[in-house]
Amino acid sequence: MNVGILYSRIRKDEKLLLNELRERDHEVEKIDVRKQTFDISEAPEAFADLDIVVDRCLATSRSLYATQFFEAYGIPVVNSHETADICADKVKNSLALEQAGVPTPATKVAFTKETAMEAIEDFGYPCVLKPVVGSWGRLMAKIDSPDAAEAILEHKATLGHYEHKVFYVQEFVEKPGRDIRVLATDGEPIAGMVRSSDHWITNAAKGAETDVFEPDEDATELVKQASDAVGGGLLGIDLMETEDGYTVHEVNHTVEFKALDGAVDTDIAGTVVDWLEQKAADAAENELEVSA
Ligand SMILES: Nc1ncnc2c1ncn2[C@@H]1O[C@H](COP(=O)(O)OP(=O)(O)OP(=O)(O)O)[C@@H](O)[C@H]1O
Repeated sequence: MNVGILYSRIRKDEKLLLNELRERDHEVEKIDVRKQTFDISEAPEAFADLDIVVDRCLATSRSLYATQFFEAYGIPVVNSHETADICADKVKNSLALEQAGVPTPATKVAFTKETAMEAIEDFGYPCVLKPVVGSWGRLMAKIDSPDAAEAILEHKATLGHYEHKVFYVQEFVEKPGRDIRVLATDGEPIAGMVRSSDHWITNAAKGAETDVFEPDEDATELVKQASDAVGGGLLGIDLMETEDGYTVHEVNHTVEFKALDGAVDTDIAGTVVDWLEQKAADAAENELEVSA
């Protein structure tokens, strides 16, 4: 197959994918979004022979637009624009999980300092304030007191980018010093890891220790439901353990898997490429049916 890799920087994750694709003799077109223009009426000639495109853009805005263009050109793209759109925004992510009946932390959204303060007081202390767009645990705040809440809200309202004027407030989940990341393709777990840290933010980007996590029946079922809730794709589903079972706090698109690759024995790139081959074959079959 002929695979387009949409990127702005080749990280270890993309290298793993590229190596696997080339080892299987697939043709790979590396598409640097920074060097590309996208015409609203027709696809650039360079895209003509692509069977499938994998979106690995680092910047969310590029991901969101580029996936839309490929869909408009009729070229299959993973993840889909719908999935990227939901996963890129914590509000949409939480709404999708809640609507699908997936257990997810209680969350409120407010648009002013005053109403955000009301939401915080409703949850009580501690609670969590997160930017609606962002990853790697950046700019997240655990709020321990009304004074801290007031200071953070003031800073965000005064100094923040407009995205920080949407206040995303969440209950603090008393997890056992760790959270869980499961990598899955269309809800099928490939591998999982627990990420442990003394810090309340336990994701790997903050330097947490990682260990293998074998999804049990409950986790496997929730991963499937959470994936379906956002439209499926190659996803990183994040769960926390609570006294009442798992809660899914987020589903990530353009997911990084290098930390996972080091933590488990599974051939991650191989499994992802198996899935891509299947996706490309399904898309080709659909196209044949439509043109028949
Ligand atoms: N409501 C919460 N209660 C307790 N801990 C939380 C809560 N939300 C997040 N955390 C902790 O903070 C970490 C980062 O949270 P979250 O995934 O929402 O942020 P992120 O910036 O999107 O990170 P990533 O890029 O890894 O997905 C989680 O892995 C978890 O350890």
